[in-house]
Amino acid sequence: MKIFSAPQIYQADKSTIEKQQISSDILMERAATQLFEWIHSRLRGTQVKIQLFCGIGNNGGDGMALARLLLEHDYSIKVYVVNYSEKRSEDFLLNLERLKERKLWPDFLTKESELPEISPDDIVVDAIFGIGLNRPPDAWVGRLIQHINASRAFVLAVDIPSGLPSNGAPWNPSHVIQGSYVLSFQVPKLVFFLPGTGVYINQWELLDIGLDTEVLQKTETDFELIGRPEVLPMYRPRLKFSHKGTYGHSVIIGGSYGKIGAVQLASNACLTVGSGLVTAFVPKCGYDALQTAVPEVMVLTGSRDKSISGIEIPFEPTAVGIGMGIGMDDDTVAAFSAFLKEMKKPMVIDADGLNILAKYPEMLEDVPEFSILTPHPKELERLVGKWKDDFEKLEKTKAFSTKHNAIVVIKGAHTITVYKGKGYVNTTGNPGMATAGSGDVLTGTITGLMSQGYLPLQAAIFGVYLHGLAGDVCASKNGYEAVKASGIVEHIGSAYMELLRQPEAEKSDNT
Ligand SMILES: NC(=O)C1=CN([C@@H]2O[C@H](COP(=O)(O)OP(=O)(O)OC[C@H]3O[C@@H](n4cnc5c(N)ncnc54)[C@H](O)[C@@H]3O)[C@@H](O)[C@H]2O)[C@@H](O)CC1
Ligand SMILES: [K+]
Repeated sequence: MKIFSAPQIYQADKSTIEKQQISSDILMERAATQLFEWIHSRLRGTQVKIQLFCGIGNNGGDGMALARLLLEHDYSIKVYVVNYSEKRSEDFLLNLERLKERKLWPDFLTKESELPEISPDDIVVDAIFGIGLNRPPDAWVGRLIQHINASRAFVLAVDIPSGLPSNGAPWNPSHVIQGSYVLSFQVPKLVFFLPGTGVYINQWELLDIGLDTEVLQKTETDFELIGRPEVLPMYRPRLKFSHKGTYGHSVIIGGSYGKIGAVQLASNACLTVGSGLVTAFVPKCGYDALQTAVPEVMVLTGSRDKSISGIEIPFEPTAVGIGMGIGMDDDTVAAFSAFLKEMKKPMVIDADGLNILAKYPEMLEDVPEFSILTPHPKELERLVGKWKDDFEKLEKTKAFSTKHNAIVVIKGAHTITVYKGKGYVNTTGNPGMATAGSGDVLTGTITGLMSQGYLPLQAAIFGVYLHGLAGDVCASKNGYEAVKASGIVEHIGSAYMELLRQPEAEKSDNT
């Protein structure tokens, strides 16, 4: 699903109005009707007090129109206009009039007004600012937002939580509606998925306001949300007349004394995701452990006991994953550098492999094109430099990806795979996966997909999704705390099955 920027949303609104030959208030009425139906289907007339805080733009207009629909269905409502500017939008004014025609006069809140009483049992509708917010809210509006947050009432935010800009970090973190349930129109907003801004949101849901489908399809966006519908077409089915050679021979290179487990996790994941053959290359100290832990994996060792000082693979690997637990000894760095020069195929580089690249940036020249780098935030910072917020981080990563023609997987709650100017935002995964070794599993997963013929960008996007789904299945059985990296590997098979499962509705249609 595409993630539109605010200007793209305004453009889609405009084109829809032209193509469907409707007036803009019809679009607002659709938005309000969707909001109303969402609320009405849950409350079914329950007399809970609903307090609506409406700004003076179109977000406020949505709130006004919603208030009218709630009033017509006899809900107990209280409407406030948060009068932060005299520049009221036409559709706001229209809906204010419609409300007055029904004998409801909202309270106008200004700098001088007392803060209204809000009980924890009330429902608050936040329609103060939408995607039009482009400067810090006035201090008194900020205080009102803080007051709403402190009320502990259930807050429904219209389109986007007020105080949160759609294209950057908030100016004042306490002047943002927090923990709300966001009902967003038509398309998700990027801020919902970034660590610095996603924290303001409890849950979000999309409401379809009938924007023109052709415009939605044709608009090229910088970000895409990756869910099951996006991932399913990438799946490469296993062929009946195939053999292990069909699915490639992966090589996982890494490990040092005390960190052999990283290679074990990566090679096990690589095998489990479907690589035909897997060979691990480790220092000698890892030999017995690996042969015992994963009998299906073949093991090659270097000449040293505790670290890698030279990498020799006596065959042409189909795919390579390198870096987990490898350390940064001078000899290891030299071996890594020589291997980069030798390899011409894209590979997956993780952990200390990334730290070596950050320390010796000249080595980036030798990284094969289309290689996949899988940094966590600290590793990314070492590669691209510090950033002031998530948006700058993404810009820097895009520039890095373009310069080196590499795919960068920024790991996090919503892992984002960046290739050149585009970011793919993952939707699977859970906080249980913030645990030792889960990155090693991801590296093995992506390597194993590449060995089966997935192109690098697809392998990264599909692998991140599948890895997150395996973590979700694991958490559903064990709870978040007990998710371990080895548990994620164990659930890769269930994740495939979950991905390929025919939805119930389709099944019953066909029978
Ligand atoms: N046709 C459309 O564009 C539709 C828009 N809809 C709603 O319209 C919203 C966008 O509406 P608007 O563009 O009117 O903008 P908002 O309602 O988000 O903001 C109101 C206006 O206040 C001004 N402003 C921005 N920051 C301010 C600040 N800190 N202090 C004071 N004034 C400030 C801006 O000029 C902005 O246009 C969406 O989020 C959505 O809720 C929906 O009705 C669906 C259709
Ligand atoms: K809002």
